[in-house]
Amino acid sequence: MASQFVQSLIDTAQDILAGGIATWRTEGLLAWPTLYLGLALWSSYVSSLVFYRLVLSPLAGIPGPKIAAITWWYEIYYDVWLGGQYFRKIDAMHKKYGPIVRINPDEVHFNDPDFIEPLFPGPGRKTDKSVLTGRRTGTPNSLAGTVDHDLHRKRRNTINGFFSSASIRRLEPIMRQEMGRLLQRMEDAGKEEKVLRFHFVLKAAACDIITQYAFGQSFHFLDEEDFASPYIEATDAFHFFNHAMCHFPIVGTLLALAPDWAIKTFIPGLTEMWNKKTMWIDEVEKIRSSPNPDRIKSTIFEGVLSSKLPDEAQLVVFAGQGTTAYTLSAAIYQLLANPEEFDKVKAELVAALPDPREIPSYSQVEQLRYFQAAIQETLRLHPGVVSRLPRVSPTEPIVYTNKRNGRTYVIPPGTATSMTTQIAHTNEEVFEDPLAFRPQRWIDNPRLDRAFIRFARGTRNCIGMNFARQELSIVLATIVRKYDRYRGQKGPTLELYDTVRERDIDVVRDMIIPFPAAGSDGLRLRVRN
Ligand code: HEM
Repeated sequence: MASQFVQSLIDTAQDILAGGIATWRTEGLLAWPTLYLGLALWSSYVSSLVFYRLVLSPLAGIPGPKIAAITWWYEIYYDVWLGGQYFRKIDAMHKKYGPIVRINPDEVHFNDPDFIEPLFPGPGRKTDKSVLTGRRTGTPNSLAGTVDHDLHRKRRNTINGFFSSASIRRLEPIMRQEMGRLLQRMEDAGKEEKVLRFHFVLKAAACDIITQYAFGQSFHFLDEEDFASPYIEATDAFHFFNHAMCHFPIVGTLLALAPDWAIKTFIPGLTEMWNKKTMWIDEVEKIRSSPNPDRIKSTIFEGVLSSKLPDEAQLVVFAGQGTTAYTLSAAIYQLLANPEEFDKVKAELVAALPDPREIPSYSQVEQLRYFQAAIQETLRLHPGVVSRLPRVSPTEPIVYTNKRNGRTYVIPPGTATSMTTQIAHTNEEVFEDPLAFRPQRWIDNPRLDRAFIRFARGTRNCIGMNFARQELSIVLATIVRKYDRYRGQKGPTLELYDTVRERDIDVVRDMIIPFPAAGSDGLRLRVRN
């Protein structure tokens, strides 16, 4: 019976083949048999791939939705089509499947504070970056995009000194100058009790600070009437390409190769950013070819190769502007929305800085306990980088034991493993009432730090960490020292204007840096003198 069935299958296949060959002979290759053959080959390829990914792959036993294990299109749907929504889906996966989940065919994501160290190791173990990071940021030739561990170490060493504590001392006079300008602009707005879109104000300040520090020349955005909002909107628009560049490399290649006129004609939203990009690369080339060795020593690009310059320059400007400005917006919002917290921070600043117009040095505010706890709590809830942080162990397997059920998983070398700050920082097992803004939790329990990855960890952590801490502290202290929260009284005050946390402050979209809801105006403040 069975052999008859097999024989009839073979006969049918032979008939189809004979019919196909006859058709090809009479009608040529552009005929129905070619289409059928193509479909047959394609479906056997797809079914073998599905079988491999679900059954044979070394990641097959890792919990997670089958659809995510089968195809990248699941992630693409959430990140490219819905616009930066996969981080929420990953959070939901952890709630359903536990601390280890397979989030796409080739990547495993963790939500376990005890597994941070093994995932982000120090120099004792090699750590490659996933190729996707460089593609996603649009800067594959930058430090952050460098895949290979050894190459990364070499490149990082060339600019390490520039971000060292000693070098960061150069930041203070820059901060003083820029804060003077910021206070002046706020005072001007206060004369007419204007509402400022503070998102732009803080980004303008952050851009001026980082460009002065890195290029030796500020953009002077704080001097512009509209706080250079067209440029800032253009950099925001660039972030909308992040996920598409990651999944469809052709998008990044086209953006990188397109002549300026094409960008300006077809994607006018990017024009302002492209103008500045050309300008800063020209400037840095001028500095590098300067006969005065001190000029180059005062810029970040002393050790950077010309060919890598555009990417490195873009990375530093982007990393230095979007991250700190976002965290600062969130800090000001949280303090104004939580009057008791504002009053505690203010009292501490008043005691430490007698003159309300004083622009503090870092050493004056570095040790203020409650003030620093408020910054820490803001970095927890609003960390500045929301995109997941993939790492690849090139030679050693990653071994993970799930404490809940005792199961051990061996992830082979070469696999991307990742964590996401936003998810780690709102883990209910570590942070009680995780969405509440409570600086006191850091004072009550400094051990919470073990679950904190706001600047990542290990060899690939944030090189601008000291810079960011200093900038966050000085800007926030300067503003809160001078301005009080508005309660109907006279004197310099700030009042939230139509700002809703869920819409305007919380991360709603992951564009590497956090983005609020579409159409949001971000933090808006009414300023009074
Ligand atoms: C609130 C402020 C900031 C936060 C939360 C933050 C966070 C991070 C994180 C999580 C990474 C690792 C990214 C990855 O794994 O792909 C990173 C890398 C990096 N950050 Fe920051 N950052 C901040 C401010 C800054 C500033 C102000 C600068 C420059 C002045 C900077 C420069 C960089 C650079 C160059 C890298 C790449 C380092 C490498 O790959 O070796 N960051 N940052």
